[in-house]
Amino acid sequence: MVSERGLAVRDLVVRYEGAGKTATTAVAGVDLDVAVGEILALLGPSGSGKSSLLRAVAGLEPVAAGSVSWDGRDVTNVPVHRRGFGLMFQEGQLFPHRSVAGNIAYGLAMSGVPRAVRARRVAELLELVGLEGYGPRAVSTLSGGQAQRVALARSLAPEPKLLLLDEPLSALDRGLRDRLTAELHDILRRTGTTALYVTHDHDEAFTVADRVAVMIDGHLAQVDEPARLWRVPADRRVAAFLGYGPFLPAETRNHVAVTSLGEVPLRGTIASGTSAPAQASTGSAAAPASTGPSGRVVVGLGPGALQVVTGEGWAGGHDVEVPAVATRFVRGRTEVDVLLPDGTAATAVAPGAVQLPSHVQVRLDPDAAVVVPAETPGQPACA
Ligand SMILES: Nc1ncnc2c1ncn2[C@@H]1O[C@H](COP(=O)(O)OP(=O)(O)OP(=O)(O)O)[C@@H](O)[C@H]1O
Repeated sequence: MVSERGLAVRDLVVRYEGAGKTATTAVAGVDLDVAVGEILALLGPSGSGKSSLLRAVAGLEPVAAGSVSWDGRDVTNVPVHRRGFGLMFQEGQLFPHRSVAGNIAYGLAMSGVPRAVRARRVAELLELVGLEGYGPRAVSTLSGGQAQRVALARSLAPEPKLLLLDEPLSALDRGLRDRLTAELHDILRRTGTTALYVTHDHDEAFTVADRVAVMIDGHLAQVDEPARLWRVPADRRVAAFLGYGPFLPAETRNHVAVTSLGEVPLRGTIASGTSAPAQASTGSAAAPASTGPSGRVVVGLGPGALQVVTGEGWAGGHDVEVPAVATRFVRGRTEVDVLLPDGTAATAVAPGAVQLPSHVQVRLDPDAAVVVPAETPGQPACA
């Protein structure tokens, strides 16, 4: 579906010419829409082309082919400062010789906003980012988290049509990052900001975004709402990137995939047997296959999909007894590395801290597993 309003990226290619004849295609023909008011996270492994795509949308990187439009107007050749887009990077790059207020007001002053209006807007933004009273402070006295809040306030000050954020929290430590991720989500939502948010952090993407676009090797592998992306990954690569694995061989039968450990329901496109795109609304990434060319599927085990059956709980059926190779206590539960009957290494979990024997019984929780085509489109089959 073509969006009438907001950002529309069409068949975009970004290429870097290397020394000699080598060239890297960082973005390999991407289509992407971000609706007005939507927050879209671009998530992918390091080097997958996320920053290159964002920089091309910003106008910071020349495009080799394709187009970038806003509200139906082609801005591909419009210079950065005329696009009306805001930018926020990993290191906020605040002006060191200006106060907090001076940093936030900078864009407003440049566009001739009167002093009194600027002062009101700065006060509003300081409150929005939780830094009331910080206006006169020198930026060199701020902590990393405070500096990023000021950078956010500065980029929101001119009310950009689109805010482009490139790993805005990745220089912060884990705890602070988690807190700021939730705050950022709230601030962007409250201000109705349209945003494209680059991150390699799954939790950040899932917390902040209305939709998540998974980028792999310069292509968008799937664009979907977070819950659907997690429940119905388009293919094995996406599932593996999200953290599913290992993958068990399976056969489909009556809306379920049958594995040696039990059955997992088919969901989404595999269930319907169609090859319609999995992404909702305006995304336009590659369509996931149904069951792939061979019709074969595999079952990806999510975190906690294999449960150790303790005490009297062993019910036979598909529960299997397997050797426990190693155990460790992690965040309130015991994780056990096991070897499944076909030799696949997997991790099972038991609640609490438990002493386990050398062999344990494990059970598959079908809700924590996904069924995906055995082959990723364009890639050879792997069992
Ligand atoms: N200025 C450049 N010159 C040459 N190659 C580049 C340049 N910038 C990026 N690349 C290459 O383009 C590819 C995509 O890089 P990009 O930075 O867009 O990926 P990314 O997904 O944002 O990675 P990360 O999460 O590590 O920042 C990589 O192979 C990278 O080495």
